[in-house]
Amino acid sequence: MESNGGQSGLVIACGGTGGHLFPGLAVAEAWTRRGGKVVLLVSEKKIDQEASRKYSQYRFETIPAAAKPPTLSPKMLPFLWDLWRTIGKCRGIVKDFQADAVLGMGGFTSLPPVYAAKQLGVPGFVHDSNALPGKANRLTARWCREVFIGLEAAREYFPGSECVLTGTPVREELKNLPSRTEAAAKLGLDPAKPTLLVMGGSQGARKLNSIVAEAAFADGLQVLHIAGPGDEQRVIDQAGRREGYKVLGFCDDMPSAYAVSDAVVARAGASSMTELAYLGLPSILVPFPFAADDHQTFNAKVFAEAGAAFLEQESGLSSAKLATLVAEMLEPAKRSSMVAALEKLAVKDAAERVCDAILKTLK
Ligand SMILES: CC(=O)N[C@H]1[C@@H](OP(=O)(O)OP(=O)(O)OC[C@H]2O[C@@H](n3ccc(=O)[nH]c3=O)[C@H](O)[C@@H]2O)O[C@H](CO)[C@@H](O)[C@@H]1O
Repeated sequence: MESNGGQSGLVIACGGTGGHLFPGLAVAEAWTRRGGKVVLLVSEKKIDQEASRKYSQYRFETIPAAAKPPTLSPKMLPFLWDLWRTIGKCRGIVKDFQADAVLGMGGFTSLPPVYAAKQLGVPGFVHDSNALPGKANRLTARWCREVFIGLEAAREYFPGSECVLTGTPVREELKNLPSRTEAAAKLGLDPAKPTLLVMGGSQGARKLNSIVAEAAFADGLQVLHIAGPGDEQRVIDQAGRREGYKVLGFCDDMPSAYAVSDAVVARAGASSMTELAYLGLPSILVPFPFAADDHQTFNAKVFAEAGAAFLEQESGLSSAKLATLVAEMLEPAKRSSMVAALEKLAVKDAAERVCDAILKTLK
């Protein structure tokens, strides 16, 4: 095996949500740039299947992805049976691909492949992008050579593991944004106007959508509102087809969305936040209230305490308060202090750090 990764095979388990998928794709880009080969394990979900068509240069395999039911639930037995069969399927993939390493990007889709790797004696790794790591990753970590973390705050949750701070990988297309004019033309917006991007994570955000759609923003502010699949028409109706208010369902052109924006209202999903840091976009972070163990609040606190974002809980947020905070975030002095704080939080070479750390242990 070559020290730069040439021809080494990496299995990357990254299905389930955008927050696992996109950093996994970013690692695939970095690994193949070094001459290595990858297999991406994803779920049956639409977002994963669409990615497998868009990134058709990579080999994708679909594996079942069921979240763990409560321990005493009658669903537990079928869950364990499916998990066992999925581990068997993953063992087949890892063997057939002659993988040199297996990397899980988090969630329950990571557990079976990393466990299969352990059974086969292939080095396993897991990446966690959150400040408060998920249960699946904490369990999976015990079978890994090293645990990669996106934020320093996560380290304490992996007491028995070798932890490496890598940051969370950002996909290549976000590193080369189109010009503001080009992006605005694609999205039907005016490049000369200040623009607020609203995004509810890859899974949308009904209540947050309503708070934004009813806000009376300062004159001249444009809004690009990604409402999430399923909520697009409702938000269009609610925002009243205002001029300069553009609503999308899912956005498959995030580079243009970011290129035209000056500030953001977002959920506190780790990948979105990583991208905001990478691109220097100040934000109001509104954690998804039903996220496991309220982990999005932990994520948002890291940025809020650094002065890189405002943290607002959805329950206490009104449309009037949101409009005031957006105006504050766009004031030049506030904006530049937030941008400076974001710069300190950004890890620009996260995908490279992940590849380096894996290769180091393979030597
Ligand atoms: C509800 C929930 O529990 N979400 C979790 C999920 O991520 P979830 O996918 O909800 O959110 P993230 O912010 O991590 O990722 C969203 C990703 O989707 C992309 N995007 C978003 C909207 C869109 O229209 N188009 C598009 O491409 C964003 O650019 C970003 O890359 O896993 C993350 C990583 O463990 C967690 O931090 C999140 O808290």
